[in-house]
Amino acid sequence: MPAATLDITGLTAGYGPTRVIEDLSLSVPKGAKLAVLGRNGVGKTSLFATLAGQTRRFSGDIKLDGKDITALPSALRARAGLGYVPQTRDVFPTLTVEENLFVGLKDRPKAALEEAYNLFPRLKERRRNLGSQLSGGEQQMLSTMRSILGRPSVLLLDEPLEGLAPVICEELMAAFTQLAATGDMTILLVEQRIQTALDFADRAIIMERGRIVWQGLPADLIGNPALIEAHLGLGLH
Ligand SMILES: Nc1ncnc2c1ncn2[C@@H]1O[C@H](COP(=O)(O)OP(=O)(O)OP(=O)(O)O)[C@@H](O)[C@H]1O
Repeated sequence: MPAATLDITGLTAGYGPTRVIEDLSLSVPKGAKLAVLGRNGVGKTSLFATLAGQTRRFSGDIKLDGKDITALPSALRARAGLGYVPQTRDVFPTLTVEENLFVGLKDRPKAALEEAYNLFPRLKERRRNLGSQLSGGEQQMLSTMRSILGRPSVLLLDEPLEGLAPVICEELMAAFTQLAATGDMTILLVEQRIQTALDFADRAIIMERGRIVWQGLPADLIGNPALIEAHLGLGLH
């Protein structure tokens, strides 16, 4: 599946009676790399979970390449091209690496696993290890790869670097950059390390209390420390 545009219009969503995404609209062009920034608790994860169909939606719609996916349950959104790699790292602990990847393969031939191994050779070395025996970084690679095997046209990466050693972070970011360079995916990245996110991205949004309060180019943000201080509360890091 080639990269798709993502269009969100007037999205309001939350949990039970609580609304945490408020009338949010956003257009992400085909093949873009979007950094989703914001302080803790502003709704970044909830936005991704809403796109993936895992929260309560009150109003608004979501389109992939113009096709309305709002009414689809999670599994069908994935089939329509939405790949979601949650912050929790979705790894089956009692399955081996290869068995975990089989789940992501769905009806694709087994040979497609080589794609996974090319991007993350470390996973090939560990293919007979159980999910529970992997390091945090390896679990992140596996979780990401499972999603990518489904060939999503839009990929949502929620804090993939959280808690990982710098050398593993670099390895992961290099893999994401390589993926983006294929032009086959539109990528949305939530990342607390602003500089890392902006080095990767070609556009950025800042969220506050469930809304987008700024959007623009990474260079505009890097060149504006007052803006970073006002919305993110920290300098570049
Ligand atoms: N499952 C849930 N049930 C109820 N409220 C939730 C749930 N998950 C998140 N929230 C609330 O929704 C709001 C947004 O949280 P969310 O995790 O989306 O923010 P975030 O920007 O991703 O934060 P962080 O950077 O800390 O991951 C918070 O007030 C949070 O307490």
